[in-house]
Amino acid sequence: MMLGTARRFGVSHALRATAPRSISARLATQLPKWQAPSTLSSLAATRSLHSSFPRLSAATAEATVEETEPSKSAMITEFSDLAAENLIHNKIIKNIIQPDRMNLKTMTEVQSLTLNEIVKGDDILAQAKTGTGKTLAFLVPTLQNILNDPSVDVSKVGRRSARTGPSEIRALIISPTRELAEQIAVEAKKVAFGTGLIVQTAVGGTQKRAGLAKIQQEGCHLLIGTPGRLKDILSDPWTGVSAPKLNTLILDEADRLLDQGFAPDVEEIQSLLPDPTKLDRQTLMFSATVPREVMQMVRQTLKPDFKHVNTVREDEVPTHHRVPQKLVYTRGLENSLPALLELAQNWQARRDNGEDLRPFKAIAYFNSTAETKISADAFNNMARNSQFRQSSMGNMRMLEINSRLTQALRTRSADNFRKAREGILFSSDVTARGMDFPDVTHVVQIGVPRDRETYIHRLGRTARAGKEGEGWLFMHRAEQDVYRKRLGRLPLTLDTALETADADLSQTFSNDTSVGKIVNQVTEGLAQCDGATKVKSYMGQLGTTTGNFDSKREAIQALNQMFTVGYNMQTPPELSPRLMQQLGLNRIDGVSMGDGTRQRRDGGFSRGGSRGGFSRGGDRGDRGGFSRGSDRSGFSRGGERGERSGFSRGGERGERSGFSRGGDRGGFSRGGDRGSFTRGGDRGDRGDRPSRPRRAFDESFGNDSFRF
Ligand SMILES: Nc1ncnc2c1ncn2[C@@H]1O[C@H](COP(=O)(O)OP(=O)(O)OP(=O)(O)O)[C@@H](O)[C@H]1O
Repeated sequence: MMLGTARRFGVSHALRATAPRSISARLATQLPKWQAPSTLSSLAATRSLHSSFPRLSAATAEATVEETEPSKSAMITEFSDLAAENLIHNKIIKNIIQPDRMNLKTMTEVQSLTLNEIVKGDDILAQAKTGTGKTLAFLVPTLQNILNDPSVDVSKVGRRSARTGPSEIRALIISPTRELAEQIAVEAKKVAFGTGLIVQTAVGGTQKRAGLAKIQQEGCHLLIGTPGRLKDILSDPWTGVSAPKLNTLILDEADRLLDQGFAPDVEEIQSLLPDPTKLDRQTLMFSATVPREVMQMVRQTLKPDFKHVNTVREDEVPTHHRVPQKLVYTRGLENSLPALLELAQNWQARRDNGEDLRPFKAIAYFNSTAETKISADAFNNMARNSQFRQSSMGNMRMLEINSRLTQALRTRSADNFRKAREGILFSSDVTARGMDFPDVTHVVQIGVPRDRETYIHRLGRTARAGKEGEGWLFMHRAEQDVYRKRLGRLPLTLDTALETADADLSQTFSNDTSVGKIVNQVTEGLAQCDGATKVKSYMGQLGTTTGNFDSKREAIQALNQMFTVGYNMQTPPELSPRLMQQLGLNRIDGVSMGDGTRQRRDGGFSRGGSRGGFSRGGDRGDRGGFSRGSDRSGFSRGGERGERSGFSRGGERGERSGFSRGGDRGGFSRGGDRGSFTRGGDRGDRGDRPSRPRRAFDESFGNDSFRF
């Protein structure tokens, strides 16, 4: 019997390995090379929190902090040594280390510090920086624990006569987003290859029946899913999928799953699992961020003696020191896209000049889905231009991902971006957590994100597994207050090198200057976007912008300017009286009240040739430039759509869905300054069964809140 088996399914504590108290010095020499030096010092602060609070305790005081006495596996840093220690099955180790398989050698800090504890069966809260291998940290010991379970018969696998049933689930992993659940499953299948263990997924947006049939036919030991779909299938007796033998529950991105958006679903899933007083259950929580607000929920969910493995020192910023983080002020909201293009072009130009840089591969994060879409559309339009194609930007893929795309399109975008050598992924917070896209060189956040955690997780899409990366935040000066409140202590430095960020875009630009070229390209790209997309983008940004800006008047002015100057439209959309009231815009200059009839009547309020869009750029005037874009967009179309899915509806429904946006703590806000409705931006798994008010709200404003 393997040591692990004895630990979890028998004499666990007698075999507990011990280690010298001063671990930092020893570990320092054995740390994986790719870990940042900062983690060396953080080891000294690795702690074990033994909460004295009983389960379901409402107490909020801090748990006692003790020096960690890492157990034997904490001393092991090479995966291959786990076999010698008889901790992990040979097949699993081979899958991890073989060059033709995962090809990994050295364990990361979080992997090495949690492995033995998990094999022993302890409850764990593990906090480690983004991209430091948390997925394998919970997968490897969890799969090992299933193998250790004497009641699991892997020899049944594949034999028709004695199939593993759908009720053989031993471990359940909950992920806040579909893409992340799928990604974890891919990793789990790699680790479990050849062991006989069966890994299945249950994620929203996919065909429920097909997924169920697969689980029923093939059986399942480890199920990975999103909250809504898991709740659906576990609560429906007709699915035949249950988990009466479940031993392990894992919450990946735990803080997200425990916040108000997801917590009810997660609680309900737990209520569908075996009673933990009758069947012992281990619960594992992993995340790069564990804000104080969720600690109470953590304590309520984990056993009182849970271990807190924290590789991020308390006085340390939980972002990687090797990621330069730059702050760029934009003159107007309309300057962000030119600044993004300039950033990409500058980088590619440096590569052309022989600098040893990886190809530009960026994720641009937006606070609203509609903005994601218009930006992706504009860049795709640009990328079709022959000049662009022949430039150093020519091979870039321009991809979009947000919850309003079908799951098939989302998956395709994610796959394409994974494979892309260079490109930009225009993303909502669907990809902000956990997604492991290789070789992302830049993360660009447009507008101050809704909270610090979101900033950290988005930034964490770059500089993963020891690689380099850069973080950029483009923000309007009027967001300064909210920036200070949410991100004030993060190490961003001001960067003024991007000329287009500060250019006055109401001017006409000649293509003779580099700024002019960039601005004209973006203008051309936007000109080809249809009017409905522009209105939706305006509406989608209303909530966050009025919430983020120091004053609502400034926010409306900035949005109107973006609409007229950036999108070359004539008059900003009308807002319904109710929406105005909800946003606190009643006495604000520049807001036009109405029901959208003007948009419908005018059949599109493009400013047409007045500013000239790309015809102004000169090289494409022959195509009719802007006017063509405008005609095509048929603002009548925009008007209709606006009416159907835009603001008027938003105005009606917003109030029902926590759109007390104007206030600081509207709706699902978690904290003082976080009240924006984009709060649930990476909310997963609602797509298949949305609650009506939330969905209506979301559709109205083009946000990813509460969707997936
Ligand atoms: N021991 C290791 N050595 C080298 N690379 C590793 C190791 N473990 C994991 N990785 C790789 O590091 C990358 C990041 O891992 P993972 O996605 O698990 O990070 P994470 O800590 O979960 O990040 P996030 O907080 O963003 O979810 C992956 O590409 C993974 O394959």
